[in-house]
Amino acid sequence: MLTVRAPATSANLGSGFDVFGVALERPADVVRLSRADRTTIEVTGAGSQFIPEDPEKNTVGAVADALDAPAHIEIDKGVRPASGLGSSAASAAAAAVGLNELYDRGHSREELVPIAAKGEAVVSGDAHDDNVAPSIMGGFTIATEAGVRQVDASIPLVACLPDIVVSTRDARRVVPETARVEQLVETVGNAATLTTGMHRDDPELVGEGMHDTVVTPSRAKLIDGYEEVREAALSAGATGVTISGAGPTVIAACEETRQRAIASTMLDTFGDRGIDARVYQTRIGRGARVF
Ligand SMILES: Nc1ncnc2c1ncn2[C@@H]1O[C@H](COP(=O)(O)OP(=O)(O)O)[C@@H](O)[C@H]1O
Ligand SMILES: N[C@@H](CCOP(=O)(O)O)C(=O)O
Repeated sequence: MLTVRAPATSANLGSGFDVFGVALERPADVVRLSRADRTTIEVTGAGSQFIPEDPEKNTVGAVADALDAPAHIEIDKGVRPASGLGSSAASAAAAAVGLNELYDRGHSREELVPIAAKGEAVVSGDAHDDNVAPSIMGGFTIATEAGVRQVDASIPLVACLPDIVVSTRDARRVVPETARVEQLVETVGNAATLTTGMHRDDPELVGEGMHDTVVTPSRAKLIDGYEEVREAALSAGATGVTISGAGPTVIAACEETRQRAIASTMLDTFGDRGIDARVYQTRIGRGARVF
């Protein structure tokens, strides 16, 4: 038997829709795997009542199939599903890393990314890599057709998850089909600024580069209180605020000294609208670990 801890992730970071992602130090899924003749799945933990144990419907089932590695897989969810924190991807990443080792398949971490992404296709209809890449490789990742580039960044973050459900599938339906050239120019500038900030471990540049006028405004309408929470976090010292993944988590970049104040104002602002929320004071961390 083998145990893998795979971190939650935050995809997009505003200007990097379907490309950027970061691994979070916490929360994480813990997955236990043992060889078997056929794949069976047990799920416990956060939101487990909403997660199918049928291998055809759970992200880890698709990964076991892709690696031709049947197993009994126990998933302890630290990441609630439909959170915008790469919940389905964390399990898929853990399964890819664990089964690769359990069956001695010899794939590199980068080679495991498209394999784990097959799990994502099961739930969102799209095999996007931007959550599985950081969950497997850690740090800040840039996932494109050419492969994954990775930077070992360590930026403090606050992730506030309101008690609202936004499924990735629904949030993909509101993404605009076109953008103006001015928006393209602005997005390139912001994405480049953010990438420079990751290389320098500079929360100011990362926050500035999180600005996005293409995808975020349409998705913000799905999150009650988003604008107020964003404003409150910026007033408390956040260097940038955006939607984490497809939402509803709202994520802020900041200096470490501002984390506590930002966390508290984000919670209070959702609370003022009668919305319960939980908050993670976290930072960019490492990828899946085998125990
Ligand atoms: N191992 C898994 N962990 C979490 N969710 C899963 C898993 N397998 C399938 N799902 C399904 O995926 C959906 C959540 O995925 P998604 O909307 O991408 O969440 P998130 O935004 O947190 O990544 C839910 O419908 C859930 O039932
Ligand atoms: N690029 C995807 C990322 C979805 O992330 P999730 O954590 O919400 O599953 C998107 O924005 O649709």
